[in-house]
Amino acid sequence: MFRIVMQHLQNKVRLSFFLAPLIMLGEVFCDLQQPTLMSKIIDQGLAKGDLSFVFQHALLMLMFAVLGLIFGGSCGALGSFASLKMGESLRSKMLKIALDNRDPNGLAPATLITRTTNDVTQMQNLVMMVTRGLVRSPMLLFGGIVMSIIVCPDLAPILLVIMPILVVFLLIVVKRSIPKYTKMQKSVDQINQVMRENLQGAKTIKSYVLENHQLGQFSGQNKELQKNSQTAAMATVILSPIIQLMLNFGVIIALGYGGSLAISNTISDGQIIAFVNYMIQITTAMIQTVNIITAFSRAITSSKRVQEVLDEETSEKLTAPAKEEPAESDLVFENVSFGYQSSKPILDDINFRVPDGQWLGIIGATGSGKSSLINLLTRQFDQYSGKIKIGGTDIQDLSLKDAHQKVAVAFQDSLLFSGTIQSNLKYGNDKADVALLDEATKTANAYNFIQKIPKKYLSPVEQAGKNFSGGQRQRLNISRALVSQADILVLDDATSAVDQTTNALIKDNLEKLRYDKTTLIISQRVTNVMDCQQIIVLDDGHLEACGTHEQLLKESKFYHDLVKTQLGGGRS
Ligand SMILES: Nc1ncnc2c1ncn2[C@@H]1O[C@H](COP(=O)(O)OP(=O)(O)OP(=O)(O)O)[C@@H](O)[C@H]1O
Repeated sequence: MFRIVMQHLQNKVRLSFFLAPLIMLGEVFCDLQQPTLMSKIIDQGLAKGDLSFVFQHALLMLMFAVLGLIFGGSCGALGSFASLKMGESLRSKMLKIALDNRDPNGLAPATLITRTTNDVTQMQNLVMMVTRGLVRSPMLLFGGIVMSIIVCPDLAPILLVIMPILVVFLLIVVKRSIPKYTKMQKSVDQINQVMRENLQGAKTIKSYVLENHQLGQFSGQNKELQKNSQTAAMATVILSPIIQLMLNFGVIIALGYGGSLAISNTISDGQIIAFVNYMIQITTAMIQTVNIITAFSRAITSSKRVQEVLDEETSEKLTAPAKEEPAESDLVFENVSFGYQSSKPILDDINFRVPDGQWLGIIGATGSGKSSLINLLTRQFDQYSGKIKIGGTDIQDLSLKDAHQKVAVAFQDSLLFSGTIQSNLKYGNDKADVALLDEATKTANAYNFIQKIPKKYLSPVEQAGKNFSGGQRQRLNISRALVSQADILVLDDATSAVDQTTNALIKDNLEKLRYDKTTLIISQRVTNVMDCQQIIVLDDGHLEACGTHEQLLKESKFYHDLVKTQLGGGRS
């Protein structure tokens, strides 16, 4: 945990983190002066009727109070600065890892959200508490004990009995509380997961009139969270009252025993009052220590969960020697095999070559592995065997940036982001000018509907593009892929939601624009792939056949049947 915190406290922030506790020493020093000054006022001022002594020492008390306030305020400001900056840096790092993470068995989005929000907040709370309390509480505790022994050694044995009992008690409670906080954080994950699914699937839930069912399920998860939170809180809630009770016993004994010593003139009234005051300071410091220990328990749990996200960074092939982006765009799959789970192969020994500038059609039954093929080409996942080469270079030897710049993909369900049409279109090429936007949107048959919207390219796009129809979203996606001007274009079922006529128009436009550029078309429609120079047929992860439309009609039963079903006796 300490390592994660330190890695995310840089320069000025790290200075603030270490400076704050030092400043806090000043506040502790000021606080510890108060009971001694009070004792002096009683024993040497009031008892002897020396008003000027009383006045001078009251002024000293005031001065230490003001100084304590200044030290405390400065420490608080530096602590919250360090805590906020640490949180910001850690969240950015985790988001980057989550975006880069292409491990198929990686953490689910719901738990990533809880870890970047809730768990980082726990660690921030700890940083805040450490800067203020980690020095203050032990120092006040230690200082209080030392001062009370100095001021009134006769009553010191009371503390020597109480303190060891309390420390053992504290350790037992903290040890028991850590697994309970882990369980609580897991419940928060589950709530996030259910919430996310419900929000994403709101339309489906409504259409099946399942609102009450979903609410019931959500309420069940909430009850689980409530139960786990209560168990975790109960594990530590016992600490404060026990500490209060033990130290109140101490005060009673101090007053009773101290009173009898005062009668026999062994100790003075001022000494008893100072001792009792130090005991109150010790109580406060103990309770603060308990709060810090509770925050520690929670932060230890959270830091382990944060570390699991940070560990995912190692799954990225960072050490690969980056080669120059190849000029050529011929594409080769050599003995490629892949499975999302190692036990279940999805692609099995795939081999094909697309010469530079040619078009490849990919066709196959649903679930046959077409999109998985593209996931590998776009380096969503690197854990495959065999080689994928572009222009003779293994794509794993390219930097991720170069690999992504070389290949643009329009998926069936690519997301639009909230912003404007223009900001979405320029997502992969922020230097694109209006002429390029026009060319791309005309090719994807999106130009006309964009021009009909009052603000045209500057029209707003709501979250996930929900203010556009499915077909419009797909046309904007294709436009976005074209605007990026990547050498290789992949359309993965990218026109599945547009009507036949529009689909044919887009196909014609693309053929004109990219007739000599490497283009991969995945589609369930034979008409979309039949003119490609080469078509591959996937069957349950195997490359069943490869060739031109005419060759496949003879060689692939699947293709032959598909053509028959979709085109009847048409083009053969
Ligand atoms: N992220 C994933 N994790 C685990 N399994 C996955 C994942 N994505 C796809 N699969 C599985 O891989 C197999 C191939 O899926 P893929 O999406 O590549 O098929 P597809 O041919 O593109 O299908 P469709 O035409 O329906 O889009 C399916 O069995 C699917 O369940």
